[in-house]
Amino acid sequence: MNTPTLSELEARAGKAQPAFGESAHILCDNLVRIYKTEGVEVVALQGLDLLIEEGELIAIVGASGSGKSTLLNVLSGLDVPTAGLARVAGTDLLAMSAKDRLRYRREVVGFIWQQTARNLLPYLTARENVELPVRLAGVRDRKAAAADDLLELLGVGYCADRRPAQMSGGEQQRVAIAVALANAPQVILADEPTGELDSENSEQVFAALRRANRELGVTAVVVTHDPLVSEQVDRTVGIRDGRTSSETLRREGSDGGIIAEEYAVLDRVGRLQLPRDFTQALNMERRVRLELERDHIGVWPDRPRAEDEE
Ligand SMILES: Nc1ncnc2c1ncn2[C@@H]1O[C@H](COP(=O)(O)OP(=O)(O)OP(=O)(O)O)[C@@H](O)[C@H]1O
Repeated sequence: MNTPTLSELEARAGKAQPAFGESAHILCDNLVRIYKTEGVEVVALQGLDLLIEEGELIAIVGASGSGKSTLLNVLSGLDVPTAGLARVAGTDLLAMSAKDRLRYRREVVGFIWQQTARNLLPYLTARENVELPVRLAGVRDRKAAAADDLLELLGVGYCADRRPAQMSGGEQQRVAIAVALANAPQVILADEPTGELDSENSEQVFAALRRANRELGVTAVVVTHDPLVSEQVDRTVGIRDGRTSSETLRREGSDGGIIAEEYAVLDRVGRLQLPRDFTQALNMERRVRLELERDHIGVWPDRPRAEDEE
């Protein structure tokens, strides 16, 4: 093996290394959010890493209290993380002035809440609700989608003249997606958008989100408990204890069926969380033995080598 010369090493060190997630549309790097209430600290995000590419549609799943809503609140600019890096469409979320934050929330991201009533103003029609964010932004030269076109795209064109009380929950959520898209955002964030709906309405709302993602190219992040939703996205990110713990990728197999594969997440410094049912099944505690093979790494319980070879 040739030992590199000093000048070769210098040249290598001088070459710019791509930064972590440089090309990602959404980047969370070691994100921490600590809440302090009455002297008690709750660590809602404990060093969360997440990369999302432009145009992706992903689901975020996790047990109650795992940090999903905290993450979405940070990405939507409603909340400021305690430490780490969060960047969405080139905007650094930890370094925004109040004015930047307002612009970010109006123009870069769109948001859909679980509670149907929170998304729409009750005294306005669907069309007026969709037109409102465009008026509030007051930007005339930027391309804002026409309200009727958006309602049509999401399958609720027939609701344009109805007020929220004259629509079903599913119709209201589809109008809410149109409101979120009105200022042509780069990213839409939805927190349990089908949480209050029956399965038929959920399906229609999710189909509308998918249509917005495919046809408008908007990046979409959906927090959900709904197995129907998480089974229909290309990637599901699992969050446990304020960290990303697993990813499920779905692709079409050669027979046309959908193949779902679950992966553990390897963080930037090479840490990996083994699923608890795996470690319990093999009585793995405290330390494990690793062996590098040609195309994989073996992980064994901590026992003397001779015992394995008997
Ligand atoms: N404003 C707050 N003040 C104090 N603690 C909070 C606050 N918001 C969230 N937490 C705590 O942070 C942790 C993560 O909460 P978060 O709402 O992000 O979880 P979640 O995964 O969205 O849960 P759910 O599925 O029940 O909505 C929880 O322990 C929660 O009690």
